Amino acid sequence: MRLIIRENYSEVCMYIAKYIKERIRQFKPSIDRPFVLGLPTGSSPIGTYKALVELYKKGELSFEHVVTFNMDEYVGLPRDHPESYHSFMWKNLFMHVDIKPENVHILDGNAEDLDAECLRYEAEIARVGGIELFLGGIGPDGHIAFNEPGSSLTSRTRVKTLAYETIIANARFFDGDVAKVPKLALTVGVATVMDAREVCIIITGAHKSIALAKCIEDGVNHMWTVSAVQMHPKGLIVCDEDATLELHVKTVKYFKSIEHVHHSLIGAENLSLQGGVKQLRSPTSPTNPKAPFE
Ligand SMILES: N[C@@H]1[C@@H](O)[C@H](O)[C@@H](COP(=O)(O)O)O[C@@H]1O
Repeated sequence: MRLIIRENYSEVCMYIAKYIKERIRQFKPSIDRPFVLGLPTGSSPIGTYKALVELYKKGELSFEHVVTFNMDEYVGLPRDHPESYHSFMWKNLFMHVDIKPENVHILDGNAEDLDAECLRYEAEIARVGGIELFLGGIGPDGHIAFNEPGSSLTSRTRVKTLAYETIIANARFFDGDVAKVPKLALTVGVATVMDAREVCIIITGAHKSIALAKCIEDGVNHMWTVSAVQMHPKGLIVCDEDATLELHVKTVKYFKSIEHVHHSLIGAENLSLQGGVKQLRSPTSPTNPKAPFE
């Protein structure tokens, strides 16, 4: 696993957007072999989506052969409700780029048979050959998608009851009124995310610093579902300085030193583009000279 630390939110967003761009470019997607991208909602990815739109407008990135799967959707919220994840995705990303509507997949929280909808979603992911890169955010309690604390780390797409903390956190999108927040959601499972060939998690802000520490410094634990990323062969966390508040100084220095070695090996100009794409053979770090990393 890699941890990339950037000064602030906007640098995090720029790093991730360039990373996604580079991964799509290297993949050379085509109509027969599209790039399959998993995507989150929430405030965390908004800056990344803005940066992706900018890259698209500059002609540096195309979504023509990109297929997307979103992580989750509220149950019972009309699709065109301003706070539905359908609305969010079209408003913040899809309507600004050249993605084909038929390549966009978002769970239908109004399906007559919600369980069947979840099975269909998993089958659709399998049909396109699995997800290449899953981008995710987390809640302050370390949940990924809507896999609330205590969710099975082997979970797949299903109906979930939201934790009270999540309902309170998301009330900001519903006039601050907890009663208006849907209490159920459809969500991909932890295992659905971890099945992706690469997972990239955005963690920003001091309110997520405990979750980041749990994710990185403690063991894999279903009470902090994002910690499952420790088991992923290609996991990448990109955070800002504020999110590192609860990490040991030694941990921060360790990960920065890894990036420093990486930097010196691949050259400054390629750092943000190739990080995580090219694996280092045997980087060592001043804080842990033995440690080959990833
Ligand atoms: N289901 C979403 C998650 O996918 C998201 O990561 C989380 C954090 O949102 P934010 O990025 O706004 O903190 O919100 C919701 O719970």
